[in-house]
Amino acid sequence: MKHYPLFLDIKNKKCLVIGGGSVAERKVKNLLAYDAKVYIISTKLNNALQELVADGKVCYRGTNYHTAELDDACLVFCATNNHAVNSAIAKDCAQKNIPVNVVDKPSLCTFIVPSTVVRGDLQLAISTGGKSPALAKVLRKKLEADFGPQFKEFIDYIGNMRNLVINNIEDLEQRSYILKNLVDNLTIDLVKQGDIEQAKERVKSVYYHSGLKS
Ligand SMILES: C[C@@]1(CC(=O)O)c2cc3[nH]c(cc4nc(cc5[nH]c(cc(n2)[C@H]1CCC(=O)O)[C@@](C)(CC(=O)O)[C@@H]5CCC(=O)O)C(CC(=O)O)=C4CCC(=O)O)c(CCC(=O)O)c3CC(=O)O
Ligand SMILES: NC(=O)C1=CN([C@@H]2O[C@H](COP(=O)(O)OP(=O)(O)OC[C@H]3O[C@@H](n4cnc5c(N)ncnc54)[C@H](O)[C@@H]3O)[C@@H](O)[C@H]2O)C=CC1
Repeated sequence: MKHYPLFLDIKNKKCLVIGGGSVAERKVKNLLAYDAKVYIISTKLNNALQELVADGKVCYRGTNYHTAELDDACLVFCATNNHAVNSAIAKDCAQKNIPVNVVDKPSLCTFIVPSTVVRGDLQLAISTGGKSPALAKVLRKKLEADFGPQFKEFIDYIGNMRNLVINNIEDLEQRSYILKNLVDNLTIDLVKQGDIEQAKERVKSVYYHSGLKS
């Protein structure tokens, strides 16, 4: 285990992808989902990437990589099918301290991309440390089935409820008690079953009744 897990804000940040095949496409689409400014360099672009360029969603920087392309990059993805090219760019990134992902050589990655389940602000990220991306994908599908789309609404509700508690309960001990008890397994099970209203009622009751110690 060598990679530290974190969630990064890449909105409007330059992210450079070298390569234009299906792996580059997956990385690009994921970056766009988080509002990054995506730049691509590749000898060829597949159809999906050509469309993204034509629609102005990503900036195509041509076929040739130069170190100057790394300027201001927040993340770099070496996603060509040419190992020598990927490794050379990774070396440049290492020298400039720019986080780099090398799709064909986990040992050269300073960051790796997890498999994710996204339910609004609730995100579950799975990594196998590169040992089995296929397993990460299988687990992602299992978790997607377990944590349905309704969790988006629920996480927003819990977030609002937490703010309510923070804004209205001055006693720090009481506040902490309520916050720690806002959700339990039974509530999560209700959300999983799609019974959001009942789940919300349980959360509310922690705030209005059981949490309020005298
Ligand atoms: C190290 C890492 C670096 C990185 O890319 O970030 C890496 C490396 C490599 N992947 C390879 C293969 C495959 N990768 C996938 C899929 C995904 N790969 C992703 C991440 C990662 N892949 C990082 C580690 C993540 C971790 O485990 O912690 C996911 C999670 C995220 C994403 O890419 O967006 C995404 C699933 C998203 C989803 O659907 O949920 C599939 C499955 C499929 O395509 O159906 C296969 C084929 C099956 C297999 O090999 O297991 C190969 C061999 C290439 C070759 O054979 O030449 C290498 C290189 C090597 O291992 O040497
Ligand atoms: N990390 C991951 O999740 C996975 C990684 N892989 C690895 O990723 C590599 C790429 O896979 P695909 O996208 O399917 O390959 P692909 O063959 O579809 O695309 C390769 C792309 O690299 C570009 N390219 C080649 N040489 C270049 C250069 N010198 N400069 C700029 N661009 C160049 C090509 O024009 C092409 O667009 C594979 O070789 C494989 O080892 C494969 C599956 C999953």
